[in-house]
Amino acid sequence: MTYDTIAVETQGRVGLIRLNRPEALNALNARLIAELDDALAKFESDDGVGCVVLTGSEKAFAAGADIKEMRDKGFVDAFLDDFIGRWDVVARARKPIIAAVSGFALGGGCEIAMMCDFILAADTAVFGQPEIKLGVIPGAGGTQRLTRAVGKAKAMDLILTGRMMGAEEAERAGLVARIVPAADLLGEAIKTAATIASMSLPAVLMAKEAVNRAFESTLAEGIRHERGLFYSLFATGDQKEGMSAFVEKRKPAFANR
Ligand SMILES: CC(C)=CC(=O)SCCNC(=O)CCNC(=O)[C@H](O)C(C)(C)COP(=O)(O)OP(=O)(O)OC[C@H]1O[C@@H](n2cnc3c(N)ncnc32)[C@H](O)[C@@H]1OP(=O)(O)O
Repeated sequence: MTYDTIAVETQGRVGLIRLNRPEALNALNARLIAELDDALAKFESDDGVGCVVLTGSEKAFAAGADIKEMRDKGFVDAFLDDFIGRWDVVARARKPIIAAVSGFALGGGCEIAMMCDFILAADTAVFGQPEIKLGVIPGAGGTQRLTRAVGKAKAMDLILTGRMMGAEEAERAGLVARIVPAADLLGEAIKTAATIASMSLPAVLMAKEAVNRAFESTLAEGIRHERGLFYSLFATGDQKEGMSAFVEKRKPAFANR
């Protein structure tokens, strides 16, 4: 597939996807989502990639679903086509994805960022779910993921008023893992992704799976799941390598097996 609306590259073991529709502030249209789906699927099946960074431009991570594309849809078109269902590709990825957010992350842009495993924000980042101003509500998980991230009070405030919040408020609220100066954002995201990609891939995938289970299960079930994954890692060579490297005071060389 040739990419018109995203740019894709690898840097070492890091897969980098840049949303690239500057004329529309990276508004998420069907073409962009299809390309994102394709690029993520390739990184998922590429043994040389251990972590992915998803980013936009300095001005916008993404200003939401493409309003011009959505405006004329009727209920039956939207329901039968289930166009938002295709966005789940980001949430379904097994490899970790870091959202590197600069500028606007609004509506579907905020929702895509929240589907990633964590958000690194530039000090210029602005988050919001302004769908209410368009006569609709968030449709790509915003009412659920934002509420889990920031709690009911702030989620209601943001979703019912459609107001935007800056990076500092987003970090205080727990939406954002870390804020970095805008000029350093991509470098820091790639460095963080490279660190993750240097770990044992089975351990990374299981860590991601275990953390995500915390949102879908009781504490007791989550802990049982974690324990099973933890013991299963003792079947990997990487567990022997990681622990031997510690004892022998050297850097581990993981084989991802
Ligand atoms: C996922 C689901 C279910 C829903 C959604 O995501 S609904 C969309 C939610 N997002 C929004 O409502 C944000 C819409 N955009 C804005 O409010 C503004 O563009 C802004 C505040 C992000 C930036 O304002 P600014 O004045 O700096 O820039 P503009 O002139 O407004 O935009 C530049 C250029 O981009 C087009 N644009 C921006 N956002 C979208 C969008 N979401 N869909 C389609 N096109 C978008 C904007 O129309 C303009 O292009 P033109 O000059 O050609 O009209």
